[in-house]
Amino acid sequence: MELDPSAAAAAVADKAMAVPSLAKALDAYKTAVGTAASVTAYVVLARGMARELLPHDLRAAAHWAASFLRARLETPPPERRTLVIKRSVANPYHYADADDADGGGGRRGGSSGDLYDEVREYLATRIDPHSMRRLCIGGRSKNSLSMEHGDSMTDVFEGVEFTWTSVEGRSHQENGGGYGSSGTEDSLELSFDAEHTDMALGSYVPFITATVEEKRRQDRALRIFLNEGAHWQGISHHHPATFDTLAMDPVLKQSVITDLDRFLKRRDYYRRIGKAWKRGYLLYGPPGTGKSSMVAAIANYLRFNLYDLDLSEVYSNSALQRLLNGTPNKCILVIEDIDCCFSTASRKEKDDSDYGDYRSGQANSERSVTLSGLLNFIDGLWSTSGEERIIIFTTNYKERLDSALLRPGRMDMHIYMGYCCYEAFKTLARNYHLIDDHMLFPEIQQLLSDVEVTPAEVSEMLLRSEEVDVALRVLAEFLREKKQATRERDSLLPHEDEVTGKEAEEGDM
Ligand SMILES: Nc1ncnc2c1ncn2[C@@H]1O[C@H](COP(=O)(O)OP(=O)(O)OP(=O)(O)O)[C@@H](O)[C@H]1O
Repeated sequence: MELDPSAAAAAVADKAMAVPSLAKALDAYKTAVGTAASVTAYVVLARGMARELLPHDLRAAAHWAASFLRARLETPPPERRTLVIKRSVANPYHYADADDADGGGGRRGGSSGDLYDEVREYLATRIDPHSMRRLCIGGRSKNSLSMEHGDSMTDVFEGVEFTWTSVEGRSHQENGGGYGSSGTEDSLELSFDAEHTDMALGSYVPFITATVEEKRRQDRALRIFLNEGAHWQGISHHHPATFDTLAMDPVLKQSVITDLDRFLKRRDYYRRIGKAWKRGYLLYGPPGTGKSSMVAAIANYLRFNLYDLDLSEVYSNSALQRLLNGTPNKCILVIEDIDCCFSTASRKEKDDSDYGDYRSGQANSERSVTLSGLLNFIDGLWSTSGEERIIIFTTNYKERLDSALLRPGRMDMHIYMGYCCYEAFKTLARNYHLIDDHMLFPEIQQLLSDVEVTPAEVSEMLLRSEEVDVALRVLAEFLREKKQATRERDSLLPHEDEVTGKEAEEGDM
């Protein structure tokens, strides 16, 4: 092996340089250790001298001055406030029932239950199970989570931290410790920086109650109340109609939804302009076009109970007044077939008659409930004594309605529920057969533009078979026959020119 002389020389030179740099580092280390030792020695010496030389009072003053300076320089922890929300001892195991909240017949709206229950319910939706050491499960709703006594959790509202602590109260026995009800004064404590006191009381706590009220409303089973004499009788309301299942012109449907949304948000607006917070809808159109389905869809959308007023059961204005006073806030008052309500004839008789001398505003001589009485109650007493109410009138014959009812401003929105258009048919096809397209759709679209058929009729055809091909064929055949029948009927009618000619002849005579 041959050695490279230049490489060997470089290695020797490197070694020679490395030795002095190691020595230098050792020197620097020694110096540093020496300095540190000297500083420590000086500090010890100085403290010893100070203790020896300075009098005790002077040392105490120096110590106080140092602490004062430190306290001044450090920012103090913010002042805290605590709000204690106690469980009501009178009914310690009461959890507000969903049906309590303005659901009962005749009770005014508003939330029930105490604040403790509402906060617990709210916190159950905010609790992060992963961040809690221990958790409770159960209570009003089987799956609801809550804190163990002694535990805390933090909720952030508008960027501010609010800390909740569950505190176990002392045991409490009523009726002298006998068999009376017992409970504990458990509480939930809300702590926050004192500067946020106004926000806690003015915004955060009201936000919690509003959130819980809204959730209870959404969870609540709806009820429909029917009048018996001057009282309401409620039963469960399970009508499946929603705006999704409602077959109608999509633009009109959206405008109804938008109107409802706007109405719900306008509490302050109605207060400012001094108008009652109520909204009136008139639904009109031929039978089977979905007026009742629309009422149910509105109730399901708003989660408002329905009060279906049958005026044929109301025999006096005072009974009417009692019934209207018995409706709570957040409800829908429905009067179906309003055109029939103030007629002496029954609906059947009226439909069969030529309607000659019918006066919809005319009071039945045997009954004292009048249209004007009803409108006065709704406009006056009913609207000023409650909030967030909807009134819906339905009719198959808008043209027969009293002008007092059609006057601008009386009913806020007139909604025409018409014959089945193609868009409405597509909604029904989706509802019943989960389809958005089919080879028969173009023909059905054409037929629907030629004939007048109600959504109820189309629904019936679509339900004839569970097989989509069969159902659509049945519908197409039904529409073809209807078109043919319409054509034949039209051909039997006298032509417009013939009518005009005949009138002219009669005029000449
Ligand atoms: N627009 C629609 N959307 C969805 N289904 C409808 C519609 N119209 C009618 N139907 C179906 O037909 C049935 C009867 O309709 P609904 O009672 O809502 O009509 P209506 O206009 O109130 O009739 P009436 O004037 O005779 O009371 C409903 O249960 C529903 O199955």
